Amino acid sequence: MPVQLRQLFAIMLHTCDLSQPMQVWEKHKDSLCEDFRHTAELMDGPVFNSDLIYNNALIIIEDIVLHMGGNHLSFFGKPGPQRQEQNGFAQGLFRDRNYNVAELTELIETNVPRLVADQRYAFDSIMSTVHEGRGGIFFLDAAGGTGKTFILNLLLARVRMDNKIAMAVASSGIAAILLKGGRTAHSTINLMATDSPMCGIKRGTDQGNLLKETKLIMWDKATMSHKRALETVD
Ligand SMILES: Nc1ncnc2c1ncn2[C@@H]1O[C@H](COP(=O)(O)OP(=O)(O)OP(=O)(O)O)[C@@H](O)[C@H]1O
Repeated sequence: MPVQLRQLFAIMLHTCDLSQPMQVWEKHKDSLCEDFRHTAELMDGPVFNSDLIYNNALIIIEDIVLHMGGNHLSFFGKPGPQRQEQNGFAQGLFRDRNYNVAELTELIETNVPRLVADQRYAFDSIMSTVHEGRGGIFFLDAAGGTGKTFILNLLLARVRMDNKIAMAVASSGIAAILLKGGRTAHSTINLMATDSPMCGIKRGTDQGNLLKETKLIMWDKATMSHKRALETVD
């Protein structure tokens, strides 16, 4: 529920032109951070740092707004969240693991049995490669409307259910919103000019470390991208 509340608040910030957005935050911040507080209580007991929790929630909310093409939170009349460069890797992990495992489990239990034979074959082949850490590249192609995005979202959910990182990217913003937690390939992988098979992510940086932690990169509508972009990821 807090995950959805944060998404709702971010959508309201971006689209509803709230007259006093930070009053909404102040009034509801505990509900918006309920899951973080629960985790902090488990880790640190009753004495935990509320400011850190609020800050982490604001970072996630700001990321959602930015992802939708909106402004930093400072635009809404409040000092933005503190982002510590050295903590970027942890923040990235925090965001990419910010999923409700119970919901993901339910999604998997409900929908995997519904897969038809070809879908099941694709799902099982990809998941066994991920589980065994064998590495590989799969190209999933089928006629329009036959359930490709359906499988992609189940694969993402199955990896995230184990608290592992599955990166969902798409060649266009519209395609990205059909994937759970999807972002554009261009911004996520920091692709450079099309004639160069290079990305702007450097070894040892937060983004680089995050990429190393990633178990699955899902790229929807990959064939819409330049071949150099695909070579970059390879
Ligand atoms: N095994 C399934 N059981 C139930 N519903 C399914 C199944 N496979 C696909 N669907 C449903 O069929 C519809 C079309 O699926 P989806 O959008 O995944 O197709 P697609 O191949 O990605 O389409 P496109 O090529 O247009 O992007 C969706 O509503 C999806 O939920």
